[in-house]
Amino acid sequence: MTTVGEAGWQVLTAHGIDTVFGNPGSNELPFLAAMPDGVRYVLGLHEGAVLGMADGYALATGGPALVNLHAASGSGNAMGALTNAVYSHSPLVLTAGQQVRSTVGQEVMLTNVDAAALPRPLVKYAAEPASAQDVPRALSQAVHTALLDPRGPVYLSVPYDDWSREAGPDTAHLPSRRATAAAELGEAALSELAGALAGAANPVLVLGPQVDADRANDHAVALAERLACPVWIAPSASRCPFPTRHPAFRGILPASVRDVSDRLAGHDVVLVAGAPVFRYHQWVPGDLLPAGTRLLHLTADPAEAARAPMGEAWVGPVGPALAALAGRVPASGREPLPPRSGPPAPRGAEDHVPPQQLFALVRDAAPAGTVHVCESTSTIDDFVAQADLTEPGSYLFPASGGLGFGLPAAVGAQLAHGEARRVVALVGDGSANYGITALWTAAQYRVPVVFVILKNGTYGALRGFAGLLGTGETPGLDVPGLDFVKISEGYGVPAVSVSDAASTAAALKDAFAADGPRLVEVVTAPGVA
Ligand SMILES: Cc1ncc(Cn2c(C)c(CCOP(=O)(O)OP(=O)(O)O)sc2=O)c(N)n1
Ligand SMILES: [Ca+2]
Repeated sequence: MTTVGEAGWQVLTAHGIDTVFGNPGSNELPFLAAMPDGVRYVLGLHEGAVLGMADGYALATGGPALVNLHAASGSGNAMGALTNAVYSHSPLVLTAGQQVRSTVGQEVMLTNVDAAALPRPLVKYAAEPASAQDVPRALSQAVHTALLDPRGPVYLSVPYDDWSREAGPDTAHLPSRRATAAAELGEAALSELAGALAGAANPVLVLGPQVDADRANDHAVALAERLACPVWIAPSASRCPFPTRHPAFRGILPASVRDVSDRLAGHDVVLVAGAPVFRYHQWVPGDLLPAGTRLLHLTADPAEAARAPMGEAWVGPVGPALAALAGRVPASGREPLPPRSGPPAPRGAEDHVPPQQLFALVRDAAPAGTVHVCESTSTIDDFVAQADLTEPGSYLFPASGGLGFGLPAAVGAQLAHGEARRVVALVGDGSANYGITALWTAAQYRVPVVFVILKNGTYGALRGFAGLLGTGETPGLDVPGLDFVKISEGYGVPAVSVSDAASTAAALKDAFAADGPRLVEVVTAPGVA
């Protein structure tokens, strides 16, 4: 007899799933008992960290990541991290244990009441199959839904007595099922886009995370060089789709209506590829576009195309479209953009390491191809000013700004990259607390992440917003007295605290040379104990 558990796992492993990120309760034990040899279980101590690790893993591999959570309480703890995964289009397959099928209506202890409603709208698909025999097919639907554009997280709640039931005879069809979407935009769309770009007097590219997720960075470079045009990263960047030292690179667009329009002024054609139009953040009203500017929007997500407040949108795979356009658009005849000067020389200080100096030290200490998982919300522009990112997948940031992403996602990304690429987490002393338990997983599984905590003793980004909003000194802006060395060592990760450039450089050198995780707490503001 084939059980539902055996059939379900056959579906999951047929899609290349070999790792489960989880935190179990009694409802999950029968699913885990059916887990076949060769599948690795990675335990996180809090479901927010579990989800963040799975997100980092999926963003790094591009493939699906399997998550197993405990009923409603576990799923609820993961929801904050889901706000990022849904906007980063992470193909996460969340499974949650449900109480015994016949007792759910009574709402016995550990019942996940109305389970399919719980994670919405943060998932593409959520269900609790109507019978045990439908569980393998529902798992197949979940995986295909997560992987089909626009990719995204899905959620399946399964009563724990289902797994031992006999699977139906039709489950044998499921492991070999494939679902393939259209490979690229149609001829008419590509011709219209190529014509508009070729006819532009002063085009500009605005690139989003989907370009990096599609590993299409080189195609974006080829198109920018054909057009001899500047390139911006779309506001609220969660990935880096373009080399940061390239002559065309201009930085991340500021995340307000007025500032975006100011940066696009003078350009007659704007191609936005692989990003929503736009992920504004600060409310600074202005014209959505400068007068006379035509915005062309290329996205894999119909919802992004439909909800944009301006421009003309085309829906299709972003990477292949950029490759096709780079091959179609003729050389513009404009002078190539001149090489940019190197990063600014960062200022130093006696009793702390200012952020740009720290980022320069990290750049100089990190091996080629290092992945930077960032979550220090007041220092993003400082990082970009100093960074030298060239390869796809080199930068990850929480796609909805939901904090608690940085430390866990760094662990997940390092698990994905293995020895091929090192991962450094650059996380603020505020953000670190939301996903702090990931340090335990890094220690237990010897995941060699370099964790750098930027200690300024405050919620720096909120202080910035207080200035913008004129709210003055509100409560809840400072986070004094945190000792990340003691916290880190309490979770099993060796740590050191530094407050000058020389000690920081030495600590980073040691950390990147270590064969296990290391944490470096860096004092980045004056007067911080
Ligand atoms: C889960 C969660 N809680 C609270 C916030 C609000 N928040 C908070 C609390 C920020 C401050 C983060 O401080 P930090 O120390 O990590 O970094 P900076 O000091 O560089 O801003 S930025 C921000 O949007 C959030 N985005 N996500
Ligand atoms: Ca801070």
